[in-house]
Amino acid sequence: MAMTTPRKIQPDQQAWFHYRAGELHVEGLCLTDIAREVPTPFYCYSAEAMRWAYSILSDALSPIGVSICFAVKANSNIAVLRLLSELGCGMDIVSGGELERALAAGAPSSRIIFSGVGKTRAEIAHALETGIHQINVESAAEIEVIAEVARSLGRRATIALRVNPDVDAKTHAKITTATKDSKFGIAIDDIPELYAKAAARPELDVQGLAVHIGSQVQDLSPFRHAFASMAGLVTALRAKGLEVPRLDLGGGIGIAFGDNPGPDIAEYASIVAETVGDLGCQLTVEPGRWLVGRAGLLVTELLYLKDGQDGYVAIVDAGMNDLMRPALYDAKHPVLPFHQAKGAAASPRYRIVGPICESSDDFGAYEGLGELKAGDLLAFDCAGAYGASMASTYNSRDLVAEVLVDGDHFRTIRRRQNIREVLELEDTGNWQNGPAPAKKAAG
Ligand SMILES: Cc1ncc(COP(=O)(O)O)c(C=O)c1O
Ligand SMILES: N[C@@H](CCCC[NH3+])C(=O)O
Repeated sequence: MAMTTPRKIQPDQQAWFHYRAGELHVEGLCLTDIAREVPTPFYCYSAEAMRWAYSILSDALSPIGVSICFAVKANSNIAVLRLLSELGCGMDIVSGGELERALAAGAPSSRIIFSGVGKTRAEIAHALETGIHQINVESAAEIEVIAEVARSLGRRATIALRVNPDVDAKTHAKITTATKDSKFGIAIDDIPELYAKAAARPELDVQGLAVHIGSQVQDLSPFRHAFASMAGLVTALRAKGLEVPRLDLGGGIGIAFGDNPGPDIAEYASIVAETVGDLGCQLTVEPGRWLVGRAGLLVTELLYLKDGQDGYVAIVDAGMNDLMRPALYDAKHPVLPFHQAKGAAASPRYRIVGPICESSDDFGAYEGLGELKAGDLLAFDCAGAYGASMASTYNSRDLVAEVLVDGDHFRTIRRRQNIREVLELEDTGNWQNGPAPAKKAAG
């Protein structure tokens, strides 16, 4: 298993996660003090880290006229959405549930883009009634359904066609979304005919194209290839007399992770400017991880230590149900001990695992954490994106809580969902004598 020493906190992160007198702090608060009030495991976010990420991206992209829509799936907590919306982000959603969240956070519907391969008729209808900015369409069949729903509502649907440009994002296979075999988007060669057909339909207002090549993209060259293909396509469509006023470039910008320094945002902005900057299109990007990934820690307590094959096994109270990324994508989240490790180089090796009854509930092997003992607190870093939003109650565990720190204040922005609330959803009747009399479905 690959090894990581605890990552040195990046210079740009020192403002929010830092050690003061040897104790891990989030902005102005000592994390130990928060953990005294909030039982582990919980996610802890820094508002300032999100503001910092937004300002870096917006400073690079706004001079070239690119607007930013946050990919809600990365972190769908309403307080986080509200913070980003107030900074100026629109929202990129993939379900009716995310639409509800974006609206609850006060995001204007005119700044909401609806992506995703499997939108239902009900979701499409709700999005149209709400008056969202555009629906990114992922198949010829979906075009038909959107047109039907729009006609039945007496509305016109504003759409963009999501293109599959057949570009390998050079990231983990499970978060690669634009190679030929991917389920996402419409093959680039099929776009001209479909675009022309859709543009001729009275129920549809075809505004442009969208692309999203994958997530946690570190090497920027796939973006250059994909955006250059989009530029070629825009030119080809216009040559046929079709209008293409909007271009959505998707998300995917990676973050510094472990030893990887992460892509350079100035270079990303240059690629956008060089490839699609002269088309006269309204440009949008849909970052998720970039805006919130570094802003979150998953805080956990060490429950038990036991001897392992190569060092100790450290069993913590956070599991794969709280942070799925290691089990799903082999992701290795750096670990920050609450007390700064002294003489870290000589400290033992720990394989950190969760309590779930799955062998894949394993966060990886770590060195440099100092001497750990039961009761110690640890934080998995870079857990602000696709952490809480992908958490589940597997093994009938409580759904993880979330806390937001801003300066020297913190707030629980999602309390833990307990087992009683989960059990209330279930029919606890005795089925031995046949099903209970039918009740009206509650949805
Ligand atoms: C259509 C779309 N847009 C945006 C994103 C956000 O991606 P990321 O969090 O990597 O920026 C995703 C997720 O990969 C996506 O599927
Ligand atoms: N869930 C993935 C990112 C993919 C997002 C969906 N397109 C992750 O945690 O890395």
